[in-house]
Amino acid sequence: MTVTLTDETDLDAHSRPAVSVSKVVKQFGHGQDAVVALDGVDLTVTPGEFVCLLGASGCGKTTLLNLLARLDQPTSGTVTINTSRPAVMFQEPALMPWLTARRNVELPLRLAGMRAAPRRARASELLELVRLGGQGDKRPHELSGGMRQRVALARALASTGHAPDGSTDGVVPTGSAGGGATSGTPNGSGAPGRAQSTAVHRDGVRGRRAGAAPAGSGSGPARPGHDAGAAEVAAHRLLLMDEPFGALDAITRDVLQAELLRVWRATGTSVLFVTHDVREAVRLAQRVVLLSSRPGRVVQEWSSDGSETLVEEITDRLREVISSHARA
Ligand SMILES: Nc1ncnc2c1ncn2[C@@H]1O[C@H](COP(=O)(O)OP(=O)(O)OP(=O)(O)O)[C@@H](O)[C@H]1O
Repeated sequence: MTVTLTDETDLDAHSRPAVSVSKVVKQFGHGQDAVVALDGVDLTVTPGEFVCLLGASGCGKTTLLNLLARLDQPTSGTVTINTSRPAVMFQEPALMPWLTARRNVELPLRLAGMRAAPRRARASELLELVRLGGQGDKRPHELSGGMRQRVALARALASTGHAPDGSTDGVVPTGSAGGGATSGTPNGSGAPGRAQSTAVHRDGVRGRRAGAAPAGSGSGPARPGHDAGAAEVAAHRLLLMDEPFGALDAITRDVLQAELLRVWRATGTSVLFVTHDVREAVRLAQRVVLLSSRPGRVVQEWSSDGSETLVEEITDRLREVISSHARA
């Protein structure tokens, strides 16, 4: 298995996708016990784009996110990230219980080697951004579930500060950040490679391609309205979210969805958000990508206009995908 830096570092980061997944296959195990979780997935996320990945349970959403986060490697195909090291947010906030909210947010900055004064200033800024400015000295057990997820969001944003060109968002580069490509076999040495599959069928995006729209323009539920300076840095950032609001009650979830959109608009970070919930996907995303039931591959994608009609259309398609899998 090889991990190589992208050879496109001389190109303008804005002209390249934040994420590019090409013909990715992921197989767990071998022989009779083999599970093919992903089979020929192609996906791109443009800088600053908000994409929701939707699919039935077990279709490989988390597997794909893990590949993007470099927690695992593809069996074959290529995963290219042209951003700083992606930040990952899960259903559980996974905060350090002995640290205050502020210290939790500071942690990735400390690990990146940032000095104390700018680290504290950055943590304060991020806590303000998630509306927890007055709660920085509290420990996780003193916060509600929704507040803990906000701390996790601030911490995730703190850990996306590296830019691939070596510039920083107040963070001292450690040399480990990075844009790069992870390739599966044939170059790799991991699980035996299945033949690379090109069996990706897309019915096509309805309307304009959401990711192609300039920030702050177009229709849809939300568009980033960040300033040019913020956009310059944020174009290098990537946030991977795996059902981050799945464990919250409906009201808190609703509030946090709005908060996430506000933070996304303010920072212009590229977001890939995994959910089971069609309504959540349509509300949040510029583009909704539907994966087939296992093995996962992209079956259809929609440019989101945030409408109830679209929720119904995607729900119908999801039902079709699930029932055709059940019949197979
Ligand atoms: N480490 C592993 N070893 C073996 N099989 C695995 C492993 N990780 C995932 N799988 C299998 O790969 C398939 C895809 O799993 P994954 O967790 O990516 O699905 P998912 O779409 O995120 O599911 P859910 O929506 O229920 O969280 C499942 O059949 C799962 O059992």
